[in-house]
Amino acid sequence: MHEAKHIQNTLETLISKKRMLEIKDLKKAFGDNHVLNGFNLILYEGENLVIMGKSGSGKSVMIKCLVGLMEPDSGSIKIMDRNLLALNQVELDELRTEIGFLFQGSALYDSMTVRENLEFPLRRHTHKFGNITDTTQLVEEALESVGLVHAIDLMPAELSGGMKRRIALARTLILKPKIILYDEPTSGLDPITSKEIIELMRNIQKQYKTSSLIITHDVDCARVVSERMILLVDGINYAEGTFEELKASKDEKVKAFFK
Ligand SMILES: Nc1ncnc2c1ncn2[C@@H]1O[C@H](COP(=O)(O)OP(=O)(O)OP(=O)(O)O)[C@@H](O)[C@H]1O
Repeated sequence: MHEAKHIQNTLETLISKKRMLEIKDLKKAFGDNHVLNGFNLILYEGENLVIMGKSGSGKSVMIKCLVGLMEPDSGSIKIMDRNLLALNQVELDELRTEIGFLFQGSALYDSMTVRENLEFPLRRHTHKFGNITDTTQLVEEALESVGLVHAIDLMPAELSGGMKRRIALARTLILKPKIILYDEPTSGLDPITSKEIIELMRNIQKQYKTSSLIITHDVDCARVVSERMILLVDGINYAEGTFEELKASKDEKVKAFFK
């Protein structure tokens, strides 16, 4: 057992909260490459949980298992008390509307305006929203939360990198997800734009009462957005705790993240 693991005082405040997502003993290997060796994670309601791991540590593999794009060798994944690996395609599609994704590649459709990009998920998920004839209010509300109502009629080519990421986030928010998965939300952005995105993530957590899993290399992002962090090392949840708790660790593998 590593010293930073199972930090008591953090857990005590979280233990009574609802579990939005739970990964137990997840294993995945590619031939001899044992990427996940029994990874565990609990995301509690309302929290921002940051996962840090160095390049190649298996963060993307974990996310792919989580969204049903990859099948783990063993282990279980529960999302809002539903066993992900036992769901059929229809059930999986329904569950996906409860989960928002902001991935590095979550590109906008270049041939559509911002408004059309935001309308797109509403039309795809009619089982959640029905056939909405007037989407304007929902589109404006989502754009408002990312501070970009004025961009409603622009084309993606007219947006900066930071604006595109905000619009991609608005497109996720329009479905009112309970859980948001962020994969490297600040990658490729300059420091000022990164800061704006980080602030926005905090605001969204408050406004939409979402629970978020955030994968990042960005120590600043982790410090500002996380209630709790998990360090993924050697395929396991090597260390868990608040940013300050982990930063104070004497464990060499933990210290390496904060250099
Ligand atoms: N489909 C696949 N087939 C074979 N090996 C794979 C496959 N997907 C991932 N891997 C291997 O799994 C390991 C973990 O990869 P993964 O992409 O999850 O890392 P990561 O932590 O997301 O890295 P980064 O921060 O660089 O994105 C790597 O060794 C990678 O080569």
